[in-house]
Amino acid sequence: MTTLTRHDRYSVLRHLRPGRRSATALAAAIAASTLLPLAAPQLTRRFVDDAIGGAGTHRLVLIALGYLAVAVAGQGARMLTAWLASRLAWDGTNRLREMLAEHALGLDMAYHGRHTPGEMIERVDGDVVAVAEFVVAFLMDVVAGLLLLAGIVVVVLTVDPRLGAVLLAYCLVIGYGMARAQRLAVPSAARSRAAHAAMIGNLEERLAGAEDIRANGAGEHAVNGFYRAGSAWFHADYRAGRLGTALLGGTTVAFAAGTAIVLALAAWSRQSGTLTVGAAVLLFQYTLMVRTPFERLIDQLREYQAALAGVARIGGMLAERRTLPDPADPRPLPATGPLGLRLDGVGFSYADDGERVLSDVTIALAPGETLGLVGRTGSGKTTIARMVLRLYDPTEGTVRVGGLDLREVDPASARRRMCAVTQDVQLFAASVRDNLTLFRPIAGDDRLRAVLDDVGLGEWLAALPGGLDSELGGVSAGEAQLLAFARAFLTDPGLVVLDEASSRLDPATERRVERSVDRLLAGRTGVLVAHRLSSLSRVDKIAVVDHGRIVEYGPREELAADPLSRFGRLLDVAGVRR
Ligand SMILES: Nc1ncnc2c1ncn2[C@@H]1O[C@H](COP(=O)(O)OP(=O)(O)OP(=O)(O)O)[C@@H](O)[C@H]1O
Repeated sequence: MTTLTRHDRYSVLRHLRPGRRSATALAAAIAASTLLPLAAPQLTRRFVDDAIGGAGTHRLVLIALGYLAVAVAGQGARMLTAWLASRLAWDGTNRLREMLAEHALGLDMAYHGRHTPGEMIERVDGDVVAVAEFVVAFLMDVVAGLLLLAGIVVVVLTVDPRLGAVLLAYCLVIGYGMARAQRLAVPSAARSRAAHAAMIGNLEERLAGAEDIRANGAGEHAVNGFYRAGSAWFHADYRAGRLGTALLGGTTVAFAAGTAIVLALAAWSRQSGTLTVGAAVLLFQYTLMVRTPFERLIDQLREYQAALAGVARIGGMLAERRTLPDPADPRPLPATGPLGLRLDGVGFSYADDGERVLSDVTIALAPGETLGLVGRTGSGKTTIARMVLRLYDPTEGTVRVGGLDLREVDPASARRRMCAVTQDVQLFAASVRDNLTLFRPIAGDDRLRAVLDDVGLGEWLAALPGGLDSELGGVSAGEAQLLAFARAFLTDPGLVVLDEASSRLDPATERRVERSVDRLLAGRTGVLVAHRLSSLSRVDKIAVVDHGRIVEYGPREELAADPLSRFGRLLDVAGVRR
């Protein structure tokens, strides 16, 4: 895991910083929610002393009403603080989430290859929420709690300096003791959580493999394993629970002892005449008030560790940099017409010290020419396609499109003029229109209908009750392919990379797909990663890839006619007419 510098931590927390006005409002609300509860015991003291001194009912009722007003206002201030703090956290969370999502989407394919979507969702959602929740709790419990404790000590010091000093000492001892106890409880609670996670993991795995387990008669063993995991969790949880109860008991006794000490001292001062009954009640109330902020503070001490870990993980993701640098002087691709393609001595490996996946790949396509890439699975065809789309930069050699080194090409222009149709078409739970335009306002409805007609989805669209507005439901693999072609037609690219779907389609859909491929490649430069040799009849050139090298390259017709060519033999083996 990345170690987090203060700068990294700042770069995460800076996004949670509120505006000046919200910060002022929040500070005022925190101050009010601290000061108002402090005032309540003063009113009790006045009430008791006045009652003992024989004050009239009118005065006592007034004090009681004052007490009520302070209590209501105090609760109101606390609610306002909670509301302001959570609004602040939501604003900050949304900013942070937005920035993280944008950052993650902009990172290289190499990063996405190393990290699962689940992991990224956990960063962008789980960790961000944990950090934001901690910020709210920090403001509500830590800042407000410390202020309240300080306020109580200061007020008691002014009422009776000796009692104030005792209360201060008592707070310090309790604080230290609770922090120590917390340190004991945290590992034990963590062990219990880990045991629970292990049990769930065990269960998940066994359920996922239920068919194999049953078929092989391993049920008894699986149940035994589950029993052991459950029992480990029970013991860990029992120990954690016992420790928790002991700590709670200890804390309660400590607080009771503190209250007793303060009461005894107050009684003694009362007897020596230095304290009124009202002041003794006031001290008693303040002593009781100490407990809640302490408990909340200690809780936050535990959350602090988790939040810090969240900040570290978010910081680690933010520290990831793109390895595909934006060009210093971006140049646009030719705006219209097919684009020539040239790979010169391209070498590549996915990891810095990893195995070479491509070596010395050299290919040249004139504008409008098409190339079929063939080769065994894992030979490097898809990787070549990725080079052409600049999803990765080559480790050696250059890739040129439209005469320009791809590293110098303006990325926006590359996205406009080049397009990819991949094997796994990503469809969204959205309208047909949004699925075609990918949520961009790039074409009117008439054009969308025309394009769907072109790829042979006209009838399919006509059968949808809501037309282009229909939510995309279950579509077949063939329809998904055709929708992907329609997307490609919409942008009218000059270079198309087509990673042919290997899934089997019914003959009618297959013909529709093939017709669309022909139309898509007509008048465009194309690279076809072919999984079916029959698809190659439409391409001009063939490159046979083996272990990352081009082992045969030339015009398709020449290679097909050559009795000794690898391509020719592949066709023979597959039973495809040369
Ligand atoms: N994202 C990745 N990270 C690391 N290695 C990868 C990655 N993608 C592919 N490889 C490796 O690179 C090599 C070439 O893979 P590639 O996908 O280019 O082959 P392919 O010819 O397209 O295979 P297929 O026909 O199965 O799609 C393989 O050894 C593969 O394991």
